[in-house]
Amino acid sequence: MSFISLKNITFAYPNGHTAVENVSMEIGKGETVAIVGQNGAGKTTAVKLMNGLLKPTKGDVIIDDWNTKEHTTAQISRKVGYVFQNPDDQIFHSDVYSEVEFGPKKLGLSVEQTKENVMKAAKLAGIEPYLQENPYNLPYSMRKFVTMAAVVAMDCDVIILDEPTAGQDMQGMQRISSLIAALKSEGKTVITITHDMEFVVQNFERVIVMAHKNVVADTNKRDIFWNHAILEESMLKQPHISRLSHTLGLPKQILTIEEFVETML
Ligand SMILES: Nc1ncnc2c1ncn2[C@@H]1O[C@H](COP(=O)(O)OP(=O)(O)OP(=O)(O)O)[C@@H](O)[C@H]1O
Repeated sequence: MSFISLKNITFAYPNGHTAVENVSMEIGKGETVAIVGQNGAGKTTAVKLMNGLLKPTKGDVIIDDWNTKEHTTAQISRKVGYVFQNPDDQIFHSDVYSEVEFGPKKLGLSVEQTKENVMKAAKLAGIEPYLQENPYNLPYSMRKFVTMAAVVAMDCDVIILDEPTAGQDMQGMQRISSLIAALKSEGKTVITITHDMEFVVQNFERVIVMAHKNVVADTNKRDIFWNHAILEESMLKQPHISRLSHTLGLPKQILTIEEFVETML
């Protein structure tokens, strides 16, 4: 059963620009989904429709059994949390603890529960040492973890990460993977928008490809990354190891280094 349902959604920004047109998608509880596609394909617009930051011009967005048109963004954010692409669009407190505490406090959680959520989220995001810091004293890559912790602390059913790996080094990438694994193990739905195909292969099963304001493919990662027609249409590249396997003419649809090594042995 789906938890998030976009039914024939069209959305036009106030300047009249239509960003998504007749888009439908269903995402179930506990799924991990990557949304990929070229710049301007409509990915961020689609996820902002999921947490009520935007309301559809046409069609309906149903979250659990709520139509987003009938609820405020604050109400919907109890169910769907969105981590902005740019942390500086999200952060507005002068210390990290207050930033992470804001969401659960706003939800009306008790003082004890709020503290518990903040500490758990801070640990998962690896920002415990910085709780008293001004977020703007931290590098961009760490500010992204502050914003992830702020959303995780709200304990929503769905967490949307918009370009989480941008600006991250290897250690940051590993931390994001661990965070996703932890959320997954708690039964949360995790949705990401990303341009990083290696990150998709490592952390997600289902891939939704967007192009020309719509969904052009929605299936498992192997079927996406070995469908050259879809990749070409959406101007996406195969993961590096798949590209190498393709160039070498290997018979298997390889996605990982482990699979590559196994095939070559
Ligand atoms: N506030 C806005 N007002 C007008 N047009 C906008 C606004 N925000 C986005 N758009 C336009 O809507 C289209 C879809 O944008 P969106 O951000 O959803 O795409 P995206 O696939 O997430 O791209 P990216 O990968 O660059 O984030 C683009 O053409 C974009 O320029």
